Amino acid sequence: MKVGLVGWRGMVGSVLLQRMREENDFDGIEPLFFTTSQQGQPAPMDRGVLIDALNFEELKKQDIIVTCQGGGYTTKAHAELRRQGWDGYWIDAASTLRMERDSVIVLDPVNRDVIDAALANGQKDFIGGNCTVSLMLMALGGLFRAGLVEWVSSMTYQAASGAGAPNMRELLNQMGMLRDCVADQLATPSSAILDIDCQVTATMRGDSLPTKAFGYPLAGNVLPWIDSEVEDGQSREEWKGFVETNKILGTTTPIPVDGLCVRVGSMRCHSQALTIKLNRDLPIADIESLIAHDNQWVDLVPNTKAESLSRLTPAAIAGTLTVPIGRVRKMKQGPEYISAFTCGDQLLWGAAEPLRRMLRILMER
Ligand SMILES: NC(=O)C1=CN([C@@H]2O[C@H](COP(=O)(O)OP(=O)(O)OC[C@H]3O[C@@H](n4cnc5c(N)ncnc54)[C@H](OP(=O)(O)O)[C@@H]3O)[C@@H](O)[C@H]2O)C=CC1
Ligand SMILES: N[C@@H](CC(=O)OP(=O)(O)O)C(=O)O
Repeated sequence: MKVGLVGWRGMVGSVLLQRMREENDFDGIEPLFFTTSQQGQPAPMDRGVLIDALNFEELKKQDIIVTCQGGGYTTKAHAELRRQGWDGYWIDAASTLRMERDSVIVLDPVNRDVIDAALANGQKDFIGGNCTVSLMLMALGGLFRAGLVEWVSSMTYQAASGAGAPNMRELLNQMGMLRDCVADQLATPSSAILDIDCQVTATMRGDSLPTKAFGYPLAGNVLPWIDSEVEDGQSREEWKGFVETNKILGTTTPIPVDGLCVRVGSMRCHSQALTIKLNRDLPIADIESLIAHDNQWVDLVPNTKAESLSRLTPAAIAGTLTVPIGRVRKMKQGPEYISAFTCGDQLLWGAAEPLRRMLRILMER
C-alpha cells in the first residue's frame, strides 16, 4: 500500500511517526514523505527525498494520504485531489473536513461500528476528532455505549500543546521569567510573600513577558477562551464538544454536550471536570464498572485523595496512552447526577493515535 505522509515533522506528525515506529506500522506500507517547505531534502528512514506536498501527480499515486499539516493544507490539497479524480483514502488531523457529510470522525475504540459502516459505504475521508472530545469519549465511552447519558457538561483545563509548539515554549519562558523576577526574594526565607506576589503580578501585567503566541500570560494565569467566537457566546472549541461528540457516536437524537473550555499552564495533557446527567439512577459500582471495562486504555481511579493526586494528573500520564478517570461520585443535585474528572495526552489519543489506528484498519482490510 502506498502511503503519502504530509506534516510528519510537526508536533502531531512527530508523535504519529514515533507511534508508527513503535507499532511497526511501516512494515506493511510503502511510505512517501511530503513537505511544504523542504522539497529535495532527505526524507526520514532513507526513503529518498522529500516531495512537494502540492505535487498532485505524486499525491495521486498514493492509496492513502495521511496529513498532520493543518487546515490550510487540507483546504488546498483535498478538494483539488478529489476534483482530479483521486479516490484514495484521506486521513487527516485538521478540523477542516470533520463536519462534512461524507467524512467520518475516527476514534475506533469508541466508534468502530461507525467507521466500518462508512468503509462498507465507500466513504474515503477519515478525520481525527478534536482532542478534548476524543479524550472525553475515551474516558466516558462505557456510559455512552450503555445509552445512559442524558447530557454532559464538560469544564476543560487544556494544555499549551493544543495551541502549538511555539505556545509550549512560550509557556516555559513565561514560567522562567516569573520565577526570575523574584529570585532574590525567594532566596531570602524572611522576605514577605505579599511583596513577591505583587512583583509577580506586576510582571504578568507588564510588557516584559513573551506573549507572541498566546497574546496573554498563561504562566500563573488561566485563559477562559479557546479558538474563535462562534454563536450564542460559545467558543469554537466549546461548539465542537456538541457537534463532534454526536457525529463520532452517530447519534440519531443528539446528546447535549456543553461547557467552558479553558487554557491552563500544563504542557500536553488536557483535563476535564465533568458533570454527567444519567437517564436513570444506577448504583455507583455499576457506573464505575461500565466506565472501567469499556476499553483497555481507560483507568478508573478510586475516588480517594491519594489515588486522585498520584494517578489523575497531567504529570502522571503525559506521554502515555492511559486515560485515567476518577472523582466519580453522585452529586448533591440528585442520584442521576455524576461528577468525574479525566485527563489524557492530547498529542496521543487527542491527535496522532486515532490516525495511525485508522491507517491500520485500512491496512488490515
Ligand atoms: N497541536 C494539536 O494539539 C493538534 C493539532 N491538530 C491538527 O494538526 C495540525 C498540525 O498541528 P501541529 O503538529 O501542532 O503543527 P506544527 O506547527 O508543529 O507543524 C505543522 C507543519 O509546520 C512545518 N514546520 C515549519 N517549521 C517547523 C519546525 N521548526 N519544526 C517542525 N515543523 C515545522 C512543517 O511542515 P513542512 O515540513 O511542510 O515545512 C510541519 O508539518 C494542526 O494544524 C491541526 O489541524 C489536531 C489535533 C491536535
Ligand atoms: N483546539 C485544540 C487543539 C486542536 O488542534 O483542536 P482541533 O484539532 O479541533 O483544531 C486546543 O487548542 O487545545
